[in-house]
Amino acid sequence: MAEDSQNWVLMVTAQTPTNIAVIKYWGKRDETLILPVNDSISVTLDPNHLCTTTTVAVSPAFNQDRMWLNGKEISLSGGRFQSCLREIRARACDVEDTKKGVKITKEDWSKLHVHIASYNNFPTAAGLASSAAGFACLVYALGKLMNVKEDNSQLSAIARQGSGSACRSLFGGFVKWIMGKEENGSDSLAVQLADEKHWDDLVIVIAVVSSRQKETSSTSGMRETVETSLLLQHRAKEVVPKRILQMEEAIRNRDFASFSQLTCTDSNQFHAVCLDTSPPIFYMNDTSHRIISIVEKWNRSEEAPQVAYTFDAGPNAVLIARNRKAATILIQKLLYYFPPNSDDLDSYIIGDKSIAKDAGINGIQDIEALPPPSEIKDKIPSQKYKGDVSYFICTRPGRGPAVLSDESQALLNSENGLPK
Ligand SMILES: Nc1ncnc2c1ncn2[C@@H]1O[C@H](COP(=O)(O)OP(=O)(O)OP(=O)(O)O)[C@@H](O)[C@H]1O
Ligand SMILES: C[C@@](O)(CCOP(=O)(O)OP(=O)(O)O)CC(=O)O
Repeated sequence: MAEDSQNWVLMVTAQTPTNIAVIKYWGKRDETLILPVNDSISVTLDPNHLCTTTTVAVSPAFNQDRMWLNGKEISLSGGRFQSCLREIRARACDVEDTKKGVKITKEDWSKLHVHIASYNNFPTAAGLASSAAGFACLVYALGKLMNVKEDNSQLSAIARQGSGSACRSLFGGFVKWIMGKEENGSDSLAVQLADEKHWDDLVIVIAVVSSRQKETSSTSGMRETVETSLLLQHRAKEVVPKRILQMEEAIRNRDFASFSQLTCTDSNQFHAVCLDTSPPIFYMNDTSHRIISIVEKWNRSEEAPQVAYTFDAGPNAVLIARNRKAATILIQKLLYYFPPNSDDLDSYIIGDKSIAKDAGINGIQDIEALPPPSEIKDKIPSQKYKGDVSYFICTRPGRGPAVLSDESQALLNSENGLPK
């Protein structure tokens, strides 16, 4: 370590995407190491719209590890944070910054403390996988700071110990979390199936149905399912292994019909498994069910499916459209049924707003003028559900983690390592 001064601060800032599972992870065989009962597959979401930014800093002036999440200091004493910090420190290597005259040896890292500041550009703990982007970013940023030589798959096995789904956020595009067989979890890690350019027709629309914190966390929900659901055992042993192979093939061949069928069926089975838990867990609500029914009716009225739906541990719908044209029709249908509560369209459709523009939606009057979806024409007049969706996020499959080299994006002050 540089002997002459205690004043230096070394920092790294990284940005990491969130991901949505199309074959779900639900159930652990080891709670501490976070080892799942089945493989899962996800699509990484574009970090331009949903991401975590994390700055990590080290300085001899720091006297304890500290973390700030969305501007508020949080405790790092929890087992999951401690596992990630321990595992990443164990892999730290020599670091030299000649400009600052700083040399940190491998051994120094066990004595040095870190400061971490993280910001999610979307609601935390609301079923939008903040823990996935968050733990992936923490591990990735610390790995860069500590000059860890492990590849992203090996880093994913550390992020997994923060939150299972986090391991899949170490890659862009389409990602598989291999459950592994080893008791120590060393082979339970994520691999990239295809990058985001492989299938760039897909457009993703998230209907944020409620951004309130949920009643049953994923962690406790899946524990109760493992303890009580026989359906989960059938799912993990008989259903998912075959589905994983089919999903890999669908992704490889960009076969939307198969991708969509597998995605919807797997989401529905995950929620069936929640219902099979004792006491039953309800993550979807009436609005979620309405969205499923809108998509199912539309898909059935077309020759081929246009949109896939999937729901995590909450009521928000993640809708994957086969292409931009399908996405513009989808947004028209959604806005027809779920018009905004206020005139503020700008905050009702966020992310890639160009999809709404392509759908001819430039103002509230355009929503009011939308005709009823053709598949319900001549049937009972359809009801509208104003205000039941909080907002929509339009996005697409996106890239994996990246280091942000522009210091203005750092969340910690480079002089004292405290939040800006
Ligand atoms: N940026 C972050 N950095 C580190 N940890 C984070 C970050 N964001 C969230 N977390 C951790 O994840 C927890 C929230 O996870 P939780 O599973 O409850 O919600 P979620 O991930 O938003 O929803 P879900 O996993 O059901 O999609 C937070 O309490 C915090 O411990
Ligand atoms: C429904 C899911 O989103 C469950 C995610 O669970 P978490 O990864 O949040 O759970 P822990 O490992 O206990 O932190 C499905 C999925 O992402 O595969």
